[in-house]
This record gives sequence, C-alpha cells and structure tokens, in this order.
Amino acid sequence: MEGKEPKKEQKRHQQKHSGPKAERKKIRKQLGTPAGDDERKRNPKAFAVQSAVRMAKTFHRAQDLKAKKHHIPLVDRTPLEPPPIVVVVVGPPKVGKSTLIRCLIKNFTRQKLGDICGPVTIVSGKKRRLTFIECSNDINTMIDLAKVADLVLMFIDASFVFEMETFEFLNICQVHGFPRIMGVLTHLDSFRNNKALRKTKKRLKHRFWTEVYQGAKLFYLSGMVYGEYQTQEVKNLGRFISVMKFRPLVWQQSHPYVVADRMEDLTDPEMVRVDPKCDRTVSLYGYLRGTYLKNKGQVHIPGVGDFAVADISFMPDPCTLPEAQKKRALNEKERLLYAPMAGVGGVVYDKDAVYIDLPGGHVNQEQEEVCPTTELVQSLIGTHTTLDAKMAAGKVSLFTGAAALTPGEADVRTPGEPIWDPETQRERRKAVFTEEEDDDDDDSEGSRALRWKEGLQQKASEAFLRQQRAAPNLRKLVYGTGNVSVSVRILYFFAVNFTDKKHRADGVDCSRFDPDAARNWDLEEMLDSIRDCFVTGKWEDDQDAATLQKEDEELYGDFEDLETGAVHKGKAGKQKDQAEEESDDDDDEEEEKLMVDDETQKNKRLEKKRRLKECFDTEYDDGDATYFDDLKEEMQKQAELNRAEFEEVDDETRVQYEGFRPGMYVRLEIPSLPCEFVTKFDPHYPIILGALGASEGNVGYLQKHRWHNRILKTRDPLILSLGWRRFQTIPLYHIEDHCGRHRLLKYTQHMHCGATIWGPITPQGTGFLAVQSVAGTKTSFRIAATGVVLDLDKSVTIVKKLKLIGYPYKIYKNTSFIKVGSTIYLLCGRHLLFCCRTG
Ligand SMILES: Nc1nc2c(ncn2[C@@H]2O[C@H](COP(=O)(O)OP(=O)(O)OP(=O)(O)O)[C@@H](O)[C@H]2O)c(=O)[nH]1
Repeated sequence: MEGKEPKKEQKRHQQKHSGPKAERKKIRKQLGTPAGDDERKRNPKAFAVQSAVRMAKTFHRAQDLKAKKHHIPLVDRTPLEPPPIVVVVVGPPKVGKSTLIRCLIKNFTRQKLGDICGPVTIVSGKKRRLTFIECSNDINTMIDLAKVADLVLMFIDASFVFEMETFEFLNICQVHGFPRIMGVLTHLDSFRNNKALRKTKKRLKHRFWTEVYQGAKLFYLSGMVYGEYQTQEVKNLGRFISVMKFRPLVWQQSHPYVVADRMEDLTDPEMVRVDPKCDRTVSLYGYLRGTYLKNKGQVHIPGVGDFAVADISFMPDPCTLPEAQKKRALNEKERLLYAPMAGVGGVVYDKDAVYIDLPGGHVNQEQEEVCPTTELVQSLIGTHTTLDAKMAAGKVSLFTGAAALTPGEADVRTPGEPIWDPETQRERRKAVFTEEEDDDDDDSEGSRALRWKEGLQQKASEAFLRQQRAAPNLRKLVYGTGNVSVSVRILYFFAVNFTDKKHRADGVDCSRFDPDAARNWDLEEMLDSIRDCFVTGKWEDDQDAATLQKEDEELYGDFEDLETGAVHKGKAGKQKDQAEEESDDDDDEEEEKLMVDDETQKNKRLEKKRRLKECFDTEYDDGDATYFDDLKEEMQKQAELNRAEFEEVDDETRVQYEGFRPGMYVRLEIPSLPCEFVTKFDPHYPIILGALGASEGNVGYLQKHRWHNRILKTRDPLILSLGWRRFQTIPLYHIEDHCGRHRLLKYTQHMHCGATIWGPITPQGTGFLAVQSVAGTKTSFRIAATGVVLDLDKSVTIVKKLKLIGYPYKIYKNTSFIKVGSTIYLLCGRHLLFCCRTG
C-alpha cells in the first residue's frame, strides 16, 4: 500500500430521525420553543440572579426606557395630499449647503439649478414632495426657519469640527419644537490619514448624538467629483429623505402657516411714481401648512409685522403629485421642479403674471470651464483682500504638528474665540468643549505616562491575589490537604502562618504509597465500618435515616389544595387511611357517594371560575391591545370620519365650510405692506406667514443660556422670538422668595429666574428664546436666554429691596414706628414687612 491511496470520501453527517434527541428536537420545533428557553431550564444557575442590586437597576432602566417611549397620541391631521416637506439646510458658511441642494435636485429631477434662491420644490416620489430651503447664518433666518422645518440637514465641516452656528440652531430648535435633524459631514476628503478620519468621524458622531439623540443619523459625504458630491452618496441621502417619517410638532399642527415661494408686487405703478415710499399691495404664494386657514384672518410676517389679509384664494398646484397610483418610479414628465424665486416654474399663468420657463436658462453659469488665459484675470477678480490683510492673516507654525499661530494671537488666543480662515475669507467660530480635551488621546500622552504610578500598593495586592488564585497549590497536590492547615494573610505580604506545625511534623507522607495501609474491602467488618457514612445509614445514635424519612412524610406529606378543595395525602397518611379503611368496611358505600358528590362540586366550582375569568378577560383584556392603542384607534376613526364628511364636495364649496386645507397652493393678497418689503426684497431670506391672535401682557420664565458670555441686566432691551413673532422688549428679571413674592433682580444670575415682559399673548408652555442683537455674527454665542411661557397676566407684583435709614419714633410692645424723613413706617416685631438692622 504505497504511495497513492485512493481518497476516501468523507462520511456526511447523518441527521438523526429517531431516538430521544430527535424526539426532543421535533417537539421543540412543533411548539416553537426558542432555544434560549431550553438552556434556561437546563442550566438554571447560569441564568439565576447574580446580584439583586444589578437586577433592580436593569429592571428600572428597562422600565424607564419603556415609559419614555409612551406619549399621548397626537391626532394625525395630515391631509390626503400633504404639502411638500420643508427641508432646511443649515450650516456654517462655505460648508457645502448649496452644492448638496444642487446635487439632490439633480438626483431627483435630472435638472441643474444654478443659484439656490428661495424655496425650491420638487416631486421626489410617488407620494412625496420636498421643499429645500438654504438657511443663511443670519440669526433671524435661523429662528424663522426652525419654526417651519420638518427636516433639518445639519452640515458640519469635518476638517474644522463643530462651529457655533450648529449649536445655535440646535438651541433654537429645542425651544421651538424639535424637527427631525440629520447631520451631514463634509470635507472628509481633507483628511490624509485614515486613522485620523476614523477618529474624527467617531468623535463628531458621539457629540452629535449628545446634542440630538442617541443614534441620530449622520451622513458622510466623502468628497467631491467635478464640483459635485458623489452620485451614490447623494442617491442614498435622497432615498433616506424620501422614506423618512415625521412626528407632528404641536406648534406647527395647531397653526396655519405659509412659506412663501413667490412674491408679486401689485401696487399701481402710478402710485409708486408719485410716492416711491408708498405702502405696497403684495400677493404671496405658497403651500398652506399646519392646519385650516380661514379667509380674511390676520397673519404675522416675521420681521415685517401683523397684517390683515385682503383675500385668500387657492391656485392650481404647480408641482403636482402623479395622478395615478404607480407601481414603478416616476417618469421624466412627473419629475417636477418649482422654484419661482430662482426663476424656475414651467409655464405659470395666473392673476398676477405669466411666466414661461426657458429650459437651460437656469443652468449653472459658474461651472463653465475656465480657460488658462482668463484664469489670471479670473483670480484677480476673485481676490477680495489686499496683500496687507493676507499678511496679517498669515499663520506661522513653530513646530511641526503644532497649531498655527497668527501674529495677533501668538500668546493671547482663548478657546472659543473666532478664527480667521484665509481660504474662505471669513471668521469661523469654533465650538470648544471641555471634555474634548479628555478624549484627545494624543494630548494626554504625557499625563498618561505618569498615571501608571497611581495606586501602586493596591495594584500590587490585587496582582498578588490574582496570582494566588490562578497558580496551582503544589503543596496541596503533593502532600494533600489532610493534616496541614495554612493561613495566608493577604494584607501583610508573604506573612505565611503555619498554625499546625506540630501536627505537620508527625504527619504521614501521603506522597508515598504504603502497601501496609491498604485495606481489604472483602471483609465484612471493613464494610460495616463505613456503612453509616451514606444517606441510608445511621449517622448518629438517635438519627436513623429511615425514621427521619418517616417523620418528614408525616410532617409535610399531606396538603390540601385550597383552590380545588382536593386533599393530597402523603405516603404515611395514605397508609394510615388504608388502615382506617380496613377497619371501616361497613361505611364504604356511603363514602363512595360522598366522593361522587365531591367530584361534581369540584367540577361546578371549576366551571364557575372559568366563566368568571372569561367575563374579566372580555371586560379588561382586549388581546394585546392597551389603553394607548384604544386611544389611537379612536383618534384614527375620528380622523377618517372628518375626511369622509367632505370627500365628495368640490373644493370651492369645501373651502367655504372648512377653510383652506393644508396642502393647497394658496395666494394671499396683503395690502399696505411697507415699501421696504418690496424694495429690499432678498429671496435668500424666507417669508413666512403665520396666523395669529391679539396682543396683551405676557409673563415668561427664563434662564440665561450658559454659553452666552454676558449676564443680562434688568431693563436692557432684548429681542425675543415667541410664537411666530420676533420682537424687542424690556424684561424685568425677578426671583421668587420663600414667602412667594417676586423680588426684582438687577442682573440674571447663573440659575433659573423669572422674567416679566410685555408681549403678544402666547399659550402657556410655548418656548421662547432671546438674543441681544440680531446684527452680524461677531459675538461668540448669540442666544442669550431660552425659556418657556409660564403665565399670562396683565398685573404682576414685583417687589424691590429698599434701604432706608431712620430713627425709632415710638415703640409699642413688639412694634416699633420708625421715622424716615417725614414718613413714619410701621415695623412689626417678627420682621414680616421689613428687615431691620440696628446700630
Ligand atoms: N474638498 C471639499 N470641498 C467641498 C466639500 N463640500 C463643499 N466643498 C466646497 O466648498 C465650497 C463652498 O460650497 P457651497 O456649496 O457654496 O457652500 P455653502 O455652504 O452653500 O456656502 P454659503 O452659501 O456661502 O454659505 C465649494 O467650492 C465646494 O466645492 C467637500 O466635502 N470637500
């Protein structure tokens, strides 16, 4: 048998079809018992509670998470044809906002759009339309757009990490209801090192999660190809947006509002010629959102004011959803794009104007190729700063890898101060966190080198213990444990204490085999000597195993099932009964009768119980449904009923009954708007029309934002954003005393305090925020305070501390009259009215 042995084919595994194991498997398959269950039964110790404290903690945590998910179900008022979803694209300047909007529009509609000017509406799918709005870094724009956003795409420049704009917008969102927020990381191609990229991604993701919620989506845009983001990444992002679900926000659901995407000046040109500053009549167009809007109401335009609407009418939808329910994707004709402010609208013919969209007219002109001859001229035109400014902005790096220093900041730059970016020619406001330094592994290298010396003694004792446990005890192995007791005291190292020295000296060497000591187990005496060592033996004189077992049976053998009334007898009991039975042969028949009676009674009882349980189940248990589900179902039914009521009626009649419903494309005519609205019109600023009520006194509750680096002073004007409005007001800060009175504060302190302001009536519980100035982006963190409306009251009593010096005029028992100037004050004994200091 040399050399090549024919290759044996491996025997394949044969599945067992019979035997106990196969039977067990079959039963498990039939019952559908999960494998874990079986393991739990087989090895109960492994699954037993190890620590009651940890168990309690885990349980509490699970319950907390469960309870957090519960919320009062909100009525779904989304109309059958909902308005386009407002996607607000936010981020610091030059982070890539316009580029992404352009890419997304191209992805959905196959059209190129040059300048992103005003809202851009597109049909993104069979049932969804999207309105993209780019948010500039003006605080007013940020505040207004946070109120109407359904989805926020938050851009973060990974090469520069977080900037103040991001946190400002997040803070605004927290106050005005929290829309869905998705992070987008750009400039990832600026990382040369893969490890640094991975670390940055991770760090930014966790920081983002802290601000938004754990697990919030963060998209990575890994680089650009020919001035655009990678097609596949844009496609994925687009897909994500098209299927995203939104939770209705309370403020948005309860207020009708329009984000205007078109504006027409209807003022008579003759009037403008005569008086260029005359009030203008303007018509604004947009999708109605939120809830139903009645004709001829009042609307507020943030930044402009309150205006009565002269006329509202609905128009044909310029960006209609596909009519028939389709199974496949949209065809080219259905991929609509509507952006009148950017000059795209197809053919629009209505009351105010006729628009004819010329295809290709809006194609990005900037992206034309730059030929080498014009490159120099182009670069000269593109220069925004002089050489001096560039020199001043230049940076020097003293050591390789060290942070670059500008001339001015060589020694005085504090964290959080604006940083000049010569590439983008702008100041960037980096957000600095204290914990970031802890995370930074590279920085803490030196300190880590010294840290190993901490707690040396404890570490040594732990290591010794570990070693002791792990190493096999050779003494035990060789000499056995029989006659030597060793105690090691751990606290004092190596203080081994042999307590049984004498015993040990006389001990038998168990390492040797002693043939004399071998016992002959065939002898009866030898067996007798160990007979009582077992369970069945007689351990002690008065404790025989057999008698003990008997006693146990007598004690615990009998028991009565209190539910069914049946009596179970132990073995001993039964034997006793048998003896009795034998003696009472005559009563047998009677007993049989009784037994039958017992049986029928038991059955009756069981039947009664079963019926009661059924009744209980039908009343309280509705399968797996809970109260929450019932509530939701009820709301759903009501919503369907409401929808069905006007389903057959045409839009004209319907509008008269229920008002304009959300999702309609409406035109609002507003007379007497200030002329600046038209003359200074900039489509990059959003125009929002929000419906509202009347003005009155208003009291708010306020806390200074911990990031704002100045304290707020009573009577210093503050700009508040409350409801739809932004307005300037003079707050009075106060704090509640132990006796319930409001004491005036000169300055806000680093804690919660009350603020009384004069402002428009807004429902209690509405959030608001305050800024000291809306101009520019100079200050580090612009949001001065955030809070919530606590109370609506015209008259509030705020007391102020007064310091008066006077002399006792008269003293009567516990009361003193003090004279300050010509006024006499009453001073009670218990200092209820005043605090008195004598001296
Ligand atoms: N290398 C690189 N460049 C990018 C990336 N994203 C954007 N850019 C470039 O950054 C520049 C600014 O992009 P924009 O889309 O205009 O940025 P923006 O946020 O709209 O800027 P503003 O409208 O001025 O606030 C463009 O030249 C882009 O090519 C990126 O991920 N990597």
